[in-house]
Amino acid sequence: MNSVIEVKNLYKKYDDFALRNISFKLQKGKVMGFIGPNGAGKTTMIRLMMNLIRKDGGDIRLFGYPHDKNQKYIKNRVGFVYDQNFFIEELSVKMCKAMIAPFYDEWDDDLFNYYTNRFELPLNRQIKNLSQGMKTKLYLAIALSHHAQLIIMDEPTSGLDPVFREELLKIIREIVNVYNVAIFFSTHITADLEKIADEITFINKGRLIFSERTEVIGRSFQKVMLDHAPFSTSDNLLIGLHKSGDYYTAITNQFPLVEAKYRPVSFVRATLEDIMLYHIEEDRRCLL
Ligand SMILES: Nc1ncnc2c1ncn2[C@@H]1O[C@H](COP(=O)(O)OP(=O)(O)OP(=O)(O)O)[C@@H](O)[C@H]1O
Repeated sequence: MNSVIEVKNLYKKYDDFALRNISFKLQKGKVMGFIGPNGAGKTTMIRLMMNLIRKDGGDIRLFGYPHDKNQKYIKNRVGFVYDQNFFIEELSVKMCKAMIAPFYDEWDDDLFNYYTNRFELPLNRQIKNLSQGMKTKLYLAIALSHHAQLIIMDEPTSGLDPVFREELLKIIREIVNVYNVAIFFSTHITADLEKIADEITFINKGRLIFSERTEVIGRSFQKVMLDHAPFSTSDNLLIGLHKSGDYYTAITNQFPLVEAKYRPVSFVRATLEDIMLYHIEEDRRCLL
């Protein structure tokens, strides 16, 4: 099956930061959560995909085409939901629509009316008077009205209250089910992703930690607690090992080996947040 997004060995260098060797794929009808702490390189990755900045190496393909060629084809099929405002603040929602619609070959006014109604977006309200949540809904209504097949969202839930976050996640799942679109969703709120993401791509300090199906990640990682300091950690079985109260805790994706070597070991299923935090801890420890 053709990938909607295919990123291979991507490289981008800034003075003090580099995205290195980033590779992942996203298929139609799937939601990918793109996670990493502040400064990991998430926005840089999204800007590269959207062709807003230039890569220094590697390959990005959208719908099978190099992302910086076939621009009209790609722009028609990609919807972008950003956490900052792209619109002229003085315009009303209706005026915004009138400006944007002609840029898309398959603009559908009936769908726009349906979604603005469904999302309770007041057509005559100026953009500057919309809440952050309403702006996010407007971006989504626009993406859906031009029949985007890929929706890229940069931190869409940051700055939203929990009730609206929940509603947005429901809308995302519905869009995927009804239109079979692919959604690429960057966030550092991992709890959101456990509910809706089919796949997770995790980066830290510009490096890919993993890109994997959520259910596989859920099955692979355990959080372990030892009541004694491990005699050696050179086997790399324990990720992010540190002392917490009376215990040493870490995560592992090789639990049978850890149990055989370090017993007695207690364990619980690692959440996505654990997996992210312990990998960050491991990176920090390796730098010491
Ligand atoms: N135009 C630029 N010039 C130089 N460095 C940059 C530029 N844009 C981003 N960076 C650096 O790249 C790194 C990654 O930034 P980026 O915004 O991609 O991270 P992020 O994962 O999106 O973080 P956050 O969650 O805080 O938004 C940071 O160290 C940032 O300072």
